[in-house]
Amino acid sequence: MLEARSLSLARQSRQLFSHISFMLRPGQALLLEGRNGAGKTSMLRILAGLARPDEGDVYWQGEKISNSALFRDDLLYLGHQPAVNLELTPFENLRYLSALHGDNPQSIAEILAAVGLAGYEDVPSGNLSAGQQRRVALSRLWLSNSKLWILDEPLTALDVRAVAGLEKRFADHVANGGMLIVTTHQAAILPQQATIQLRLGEIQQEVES
Ligand SMILES: Nc1ncnc2c1ncn2[C@@H]1O[C@H](COP(=O)(O)OP(=O)(O)OP(=O)(O)O)[C@@H](O)[C@H]1O
Repeated sequence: MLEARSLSLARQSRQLFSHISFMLRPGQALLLEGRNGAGKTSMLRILAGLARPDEGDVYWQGEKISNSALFRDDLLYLGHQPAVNLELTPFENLRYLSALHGDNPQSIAEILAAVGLAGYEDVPSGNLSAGQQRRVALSRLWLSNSKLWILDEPLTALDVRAVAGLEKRFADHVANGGMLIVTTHQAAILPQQATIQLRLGEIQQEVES
């Protein structure tokens, strides 16, 4: 279980969020919503242990994530920019990631086909379109057995077909007891019954100095 306890963060004299608490259990998804600049990426980075809040803490299986070796193994974080080595082909990118993630029942060719990159396996990733590069990055979701996925705007640049593939992947992950935290403006792709919503930025005040 992931638990956020009383998270607060100010940036550039603005209180982005104050005393946000929630629990995310196995088989649940969290949809993080809010307008541009509301603090969604900042919140995701805190939940992933990449940044510290001004107040509060995040716990994984009852332990602070900063102290939890388990958390690093259980987490898959995909940030705003697709983390793809542009000098490597999709096949080479996946071979590298596959070595990091360990055993996988699916072959690299199968995963590339699943994300719609059949026929592009050997093209340098720098020569792929933005949506194709995003597909390479998202193929980690097929490689990984991580329990918790934290994804920042994963649908950027994806076409309808790729979005449908991701929707199915999300549903399978959650149905298998995985957890998912995602920012997206397309809420409909999350499994509705299993999704809780958190909206940031409704009230933002100037921080008193
Ligand atoms: N490292 C930083 N230093 C200073 N200000 C920052 C930093 N990171 C974010 N901010 C500010 O915090 C606010 C929230 O940024 P954040 O990226 O979390 O918003 P967001 O909700 O993800 O926005 P978007 O929908 O546009 O991606 C913005 O005003 C941004 O300028």
